[in-house]
Amino acid sequence: MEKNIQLLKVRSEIAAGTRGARMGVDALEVASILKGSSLFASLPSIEIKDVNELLLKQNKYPNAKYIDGVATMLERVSNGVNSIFEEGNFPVILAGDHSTAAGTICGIKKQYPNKRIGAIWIDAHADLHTPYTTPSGNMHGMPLSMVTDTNNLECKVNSPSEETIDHWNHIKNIGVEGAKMNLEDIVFIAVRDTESPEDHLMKKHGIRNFTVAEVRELGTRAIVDKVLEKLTDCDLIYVSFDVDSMDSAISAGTGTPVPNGLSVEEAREINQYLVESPKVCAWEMVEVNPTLDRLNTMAENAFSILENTIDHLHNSELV
Ligand SMILES: NC(=[NH2+])NCCC[C@H](N)C(=O)O
Repeated sequence: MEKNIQLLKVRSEIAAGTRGARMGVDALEVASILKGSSLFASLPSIEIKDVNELLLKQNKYPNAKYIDGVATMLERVSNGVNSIFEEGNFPVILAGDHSTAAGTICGIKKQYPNKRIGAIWIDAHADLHTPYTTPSGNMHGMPLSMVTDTNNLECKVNSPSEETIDHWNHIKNIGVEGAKMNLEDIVFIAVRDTESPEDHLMKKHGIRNFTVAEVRELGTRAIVDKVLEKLTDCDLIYVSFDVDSMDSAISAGTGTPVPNGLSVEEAREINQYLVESPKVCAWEMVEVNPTLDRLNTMAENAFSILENTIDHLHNSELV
């Protein structure tokens, strides 16, 4: 049966440390137009209203910047994803900073409260910080803690304000109350820039990271088989593709680029093989930032991956 894909466009950038990720969706659309593709015209889409105007004001929460706005965005994204499921469609989310991926997971859990959800996080970063451990205060480094009800107090280095903690606790109850998934049901691909509080959680919960070296040694097909094998006990799988999983030499067009990443071809194949799994229930691409780029290179590469992923989603079976 064919999947009815619906796009969710999220132009939020309040949780990134650099400005410009709000334009990622537009940069992808520009890449599409220049390529002569009809992808954006052919798929129905919903736009989530952003709160980027908060950036014009002073941030009040040093350990969780603009956390009040992040909570608003997560509610909106959760409801948006949920409404796509309600219509019987498959959500493909195009977002700015990676924090809103927590909202996606909240929306999945709201729709499927009794299903066990796994997440495949293709990223240079583990995004497992909390207001208690973050080195930057940037909340795009925290989505996986938001959805797993993690504080990681064992590694506490910051003392967030009471108001920050109130917002943090509120965020953890969006969609449904408490954890949407287990830390054990996360699998990383290409993570290579972590801090020690994140390493601690990965070790404690046995979170597997398939490194770029392993991708090269075993090949993309074998890696995808191993990733899916790790999540055999999960009923549904969400794939989150941060473009900074790709090598920083490919383009400067993302907020936190890291060397020694995936090639465009490797990223394309990994996403293609992943979405062929019938358990995959949502796919997301984040962190394209054309203001840091030259000649829209990142968006052009990212668009080629988006196009290919959507082609293969159309061909895969529904659960
Ligand atoms: N989604 C991202 N680009 N995350 C980058 C996080 C970087 C760093 N670990 C931090 O917390 O500040």
